[in-house]
Amino acid sequence: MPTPEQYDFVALGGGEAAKLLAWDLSSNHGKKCAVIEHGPISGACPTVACMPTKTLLHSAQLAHLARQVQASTPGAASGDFKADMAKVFARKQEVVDGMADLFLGLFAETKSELIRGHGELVGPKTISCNGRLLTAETVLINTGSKAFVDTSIPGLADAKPLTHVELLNITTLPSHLIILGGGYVGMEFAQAYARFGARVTVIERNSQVLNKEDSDVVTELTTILTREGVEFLTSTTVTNITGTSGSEITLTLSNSSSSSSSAGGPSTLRGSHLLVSAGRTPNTSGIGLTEAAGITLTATGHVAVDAQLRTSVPGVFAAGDCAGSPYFTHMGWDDYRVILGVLTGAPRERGTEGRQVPSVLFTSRELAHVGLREGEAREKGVKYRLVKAPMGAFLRTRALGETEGFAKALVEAEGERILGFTALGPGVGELLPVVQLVMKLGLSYKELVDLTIVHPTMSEGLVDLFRSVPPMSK
Ligand SMILES: Cc1cc2nc3c(=O)[nH]c(=O)nc-3n(C[C@H](O)[C@H](O)[C@H](O)COP(=O)(O)OP(=O)(O)OC[C@H]3O[C@@H](n4cnc5c(N)ncnc54)[C@H](O)[C@@H]3O)c2cc1C
Ligand SMILES: NC(=O)c1ccc[n+]([C@@H]2O[C@H](COP(=O)([O-])OP(=O)(O)OC[C@H]3O[C@@H](n4cnc5c(N)ncnc54)[C@H](O)[C@@H]3O)[C@@H](O)[C@H]2O)c1
Repeated sequence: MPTPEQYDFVALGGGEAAKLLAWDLSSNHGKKCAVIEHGPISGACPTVACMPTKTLLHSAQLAHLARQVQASTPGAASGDFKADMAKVFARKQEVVDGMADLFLGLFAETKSELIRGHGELVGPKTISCNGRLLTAETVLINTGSKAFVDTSIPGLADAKPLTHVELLNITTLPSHLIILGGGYVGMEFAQAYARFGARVTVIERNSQVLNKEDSDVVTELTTILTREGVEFLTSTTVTNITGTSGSEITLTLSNSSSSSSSAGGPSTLRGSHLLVSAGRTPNTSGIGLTEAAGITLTATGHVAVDAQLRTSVPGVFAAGDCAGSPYFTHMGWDDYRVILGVLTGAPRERGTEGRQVPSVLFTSRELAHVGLREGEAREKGVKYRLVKAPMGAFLRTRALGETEGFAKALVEAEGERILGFTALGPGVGELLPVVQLVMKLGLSYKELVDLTIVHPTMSEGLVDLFRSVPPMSK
């Protein structure tokens, strides 16, 4: 049995909060820190999630624009346009490798240790890795999540479906990509691969994809994607699968929609590749969490945490997907700040309760959201004033030739605070921070109306949108 090595901070899993805490605690607080990571770089976001998918979507956007130029400007381009998937893959890899260099540099610069290997808890605050034992005053569990593959679907496991990890590594174009699950992962890959020239079918068990979003938003977005060739089969479940992803695969489908001509009856769908994007499972089993460390898990398999991300064991925190924080990198980033606040009082001590959860689906058009959705407000009986404007009212979109989509906001019925904001349009993710700031400070929407914003930028559309908030009913 090796002698335990004593650290101030050790993270099991190199997710977002893990590396930020290690870098910050070592360089600004003189702590001895280590991060244990069994993947290629520290964290999913730079390797197999946010950064490579956004790189892929950008390449797909270029392919789309090249095709548009060919179609609309005879003579501006010639020949049959085809995406070169080997080059698309190479560019994605270049970005991933660049992120690795950046992170390795930060570990070196901050003198925090990145331990490459699989870690497991062997005691409440002791981790075993590569034949070493590490103990620390503060331990962080930041192991992330993995794609959920529902093995109760007959034939799914044998079909060797792709997850986002494998799909990001194939260098040829699938002839027909079938996507199981119309959530964030499914929608972004659907548009990217359709734009590269693949036939794409999305199967979603709910009556609409992106089930949490308002139906007007989903209708507009799916109309755009359908026009680009993506086929959506909603209210549809898979009852059997034969064949193997990568060669030929046949799915037996059942449709439960009363409006569909195939309602109730089975149908089959044949494709070349199958992507599973049907939700995620936290990486919390087989690493000694409950057995060796006595850490409590929730019914969903996440590490149980309080509002300051403390687990049931004193001195052990959990952050990110594995702790049930909303599955976004920026929420992992905020988890880092919450834990840093507890450990050092800087920037200030606070919890996760009531924090904003902004999101952007990076399809083109982007779908940006923060706060309350209209459907949610109705369900909860929250009274609101609604303002909605087409993207064409954001004059910049006219110059871009991208006027589809709209923005809408919910404002208090009997007050002036903004309750929620949603936009579907080009680059609308960049509109969120200014709206977030007004919401966070509890300011009146009229503060936005009062701004002078550069013309013609997307942001100036916010002034017009909020100018049109209907008056309070007397
Ligand atoms: C395809 C895709 C695209 C996405 N795009 C976006 C986006 O654009 N924007 C956004 O905000 N979010 C996006 N997300 C979500 C985002 O990637 C996750 O919410 C985020 O990465 C979670 O961070 P985390 O800190 O919880 O852990 P992770 O980043 O998942 O890191 C956990 C790390 O722990 C390691 N690990 C696990 N177990 C062990 C062990 N026992 N020993 C050693 N190491 C271990 C893993 O290898 C991993 O590197 C995307 C997700 C996917 C799947
Ligand atoms: N741009 C971003 O920020 C971004 C991008 C990708 C992923 N993410 C994060 O990762 C999370 C996980 O993404 P995801 O798309 O895997 O999950 P998800 O939970 O967003 O969507 C999964 C979808 O699959 C459907 N589904 C599940 N089982 C099914 C079945 N058997 N048949 C048909 N449909 C089925 C669900 O109804 C749901 O619509 C997201 O919720 C998001 O938080 C963020």
